[in-house]
Amino acid sequence: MSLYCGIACRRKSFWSYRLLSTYVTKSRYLFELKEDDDACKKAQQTGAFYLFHSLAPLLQKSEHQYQAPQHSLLELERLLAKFGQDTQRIEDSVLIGCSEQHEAWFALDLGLNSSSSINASLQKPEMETELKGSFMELRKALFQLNTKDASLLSTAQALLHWHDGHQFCSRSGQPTKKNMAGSKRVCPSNKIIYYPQMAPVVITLVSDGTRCLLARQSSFPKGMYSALAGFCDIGESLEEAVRREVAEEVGLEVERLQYSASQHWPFPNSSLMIACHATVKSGQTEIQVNLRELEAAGWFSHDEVATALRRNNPYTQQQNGTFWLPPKLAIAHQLIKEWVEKPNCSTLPA
Ligand SMILES: NC(=O)C1=CN([C@@H]2O[C@H](COP(=O)(O)OP(=O)(O)OC[C@H]3O[C@@H](n4cnc5c(N)ncnc54)[C@H](OP(=O)(O)O)[C@@H]3O)[C@@H](O)[C@H]2O)C=CC1
Ligand SMILES: [Mg+2]
Repeated sequence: MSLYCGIACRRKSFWSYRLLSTYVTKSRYLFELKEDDDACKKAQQTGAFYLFHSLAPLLQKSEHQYQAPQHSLLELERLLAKFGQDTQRIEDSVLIGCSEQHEAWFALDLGLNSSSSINASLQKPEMETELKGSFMELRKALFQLNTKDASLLSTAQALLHWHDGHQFCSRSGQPTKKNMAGSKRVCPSNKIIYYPQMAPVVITLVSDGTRCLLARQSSFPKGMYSALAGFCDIGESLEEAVRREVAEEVGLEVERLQYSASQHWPFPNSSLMIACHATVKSGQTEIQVNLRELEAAGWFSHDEVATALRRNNPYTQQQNGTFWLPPKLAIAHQLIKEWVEKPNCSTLPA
C-alpha cells in the first residue's frame, strides 16, 4: 500500500467511523480479531470465556432456568491452576462473538486433548463441583437455554469440534496450528490453510395445496415427524438439491419452491440448514417411501399439524401414539409453523 493510500484510507475510516452502525463496528471488530493475533490476545484480557468439557457446555441452574456462565481471564487462570492444567491452554480457546461494547467472547474446552498436557488435570466431576454447574450434552443443553445462549453455544461447540478433528494437515501429516481466534488452522510445513466447514443441507416442507408431507427416520425420537432433509451433493444448486431429495426420499416431483430461512445446525457435524417450502405437481401425491432413508412418510391435514404445534411437551405424547413435531429451536419447527399460518407459501418454479 502506498503512503498516499494509507493516509487516504485512514482519513476515510476516521470520517466514516462516526457514521457506522453498532452492528457494523461490531462486525469489523470481530474481523480484526480474526485477522490479527495480537489484537485477539489483547481482547482476551477483557473478554469472557464459556467453558466446555469434551464438547459439552457448562451450565448453571438458577431458579427454574439454566444459563451459560461467563468467566474472566483472571478467573480462568485461577481455575486452570486449581484443575492442574497449564494456563498455556487458554491459547486453545476460540472466538465466538462479542457484545455491543466489544467485550470479546471465547470458548474453551477443558476436556479435549490439546497441545498443553492435561494428564495431571482434575476429573470432570471435581471440575463441576468447583464450577458450581454441570457439563451438559449440547442436544439437551440447547433446549434449556434462551435463543442467544443456544446460538452462541452451538457456534462454540461446532468450532471446538472442528478444531479437534483438524489437528493434522491432510497433505503433509504434520500438526496444524490454529490462529489466535480459531478462525483457521495452518500447516507450518506447506502453509495450507484450513477453514472451519459446514455442509449445506436442504430441508423442505412439501405441500399439495391443502396438506403437508411429514416423514420420520428410525433414528428420530419415537413419534416425531419432520420435514424432508438431505445433504446437497457437490455441484448442485439449492433448487436441484430440493428436487432430488424429495424425489429420492418420497418419490414425488416438486414444481414450485420458496426459500424460507436458514439455520446453523451443529449435529452431528456443522450443517447449514436451508429451509424451503415446495408444492407437488397437481394430482401427483402418491408417496413411495425410500425405506433406506426413511421409516415412514405421510400427508397431514392443516388441523392435524396445527394441533401438533400447540402441544408443548412432546415427551408426554409418546405414550398415546400421537405424532409430534421438532422443538421450537429447530428450523423444521419454524418451517411447519410458517405453513400452518400461511399454507400457500410456495411460489417459485423449482
Ligand atoms: N434443524 C432441523 O430442523 C433439522 C436438522 N436436520 C439435520 O439435517 C441433516 C441431514 O438430514 P438427513 O435426512 O439425515 O440427510 P440425508 O437425507 O442426506 O441422509 C443422511 C445420509 O447422508 C450421508 N451423509 C452424512 N453426512 C454427509 C455429508 N456431509 N454429505 C453428504 N452425505 C452425507 C450419510 O450416509 P452414510 O451414513 O451412508 O454415509 C447419512 O446417513 C442431519 O444432520 C440432521 O441432523 C434434519 C431435520 C431437521
Ligand atoms: Mg433425509
